Amino acid sequence: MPLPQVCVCYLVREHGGVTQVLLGRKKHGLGQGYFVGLGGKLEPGESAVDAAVREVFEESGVDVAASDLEPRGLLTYHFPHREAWSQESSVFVCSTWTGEPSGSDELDPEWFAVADVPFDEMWDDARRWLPEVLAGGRVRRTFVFGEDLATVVAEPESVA
Ligand SMILES: CNc1ncnc2c1ncn2[C@@H]1O[C@H](COP(=O)(O)OP(=O)(O)OP(=O)(O)O)[C@@H](O)[C@H]1O
Repeated sequence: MPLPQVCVCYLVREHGGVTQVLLGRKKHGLGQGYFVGLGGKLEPGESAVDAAVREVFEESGVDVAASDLEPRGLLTYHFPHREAWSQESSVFVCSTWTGEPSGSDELDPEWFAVADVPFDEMWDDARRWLPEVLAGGRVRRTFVFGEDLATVVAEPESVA
């Protein structure tokens, strides 16, 4: 069975000589309370790019063009103790948009300097790959979460 597909998009800007990324504390659902990028589930038949455009708008009110989304890779999350949480996330970065980010039912977005990303209040995997993505890189990683549903316990090369 293919894993459910989700997407995440990090809006980045230069502000006062500092590179910043837009994050928000998730108000409900999977990962409630964690700081996350904008994103969510792909709808049936929807591409990851189209889902990212839609989710960015739904969650922050900002308009991004599909052509301005930079594909930065794919992350696979396995939860052997809660299979329903296993999913695969397409990662995008975007530095061009229209409008000012504002709050939504999903999260209230805040800008963080890339040097001050609150990894202690994010999913455990984020510290392992997000710095690379924010530095301009691409990622293809797989993370296995433990019984506590919060801690990365393995990072295999690939999981069938
Ligand atoms: C396990 N380690 C993880 N580390 C970092 N980020 C994680 C994550 N697991 C899920 N994510 C992100 O969470 C969003 C999907 O969440 P999910 O609840 O499935 O969808 P969400 O309810 O937000 O969207 P809809 O309400 O369907 O639009 C999506 O951006 C995805 O990249």
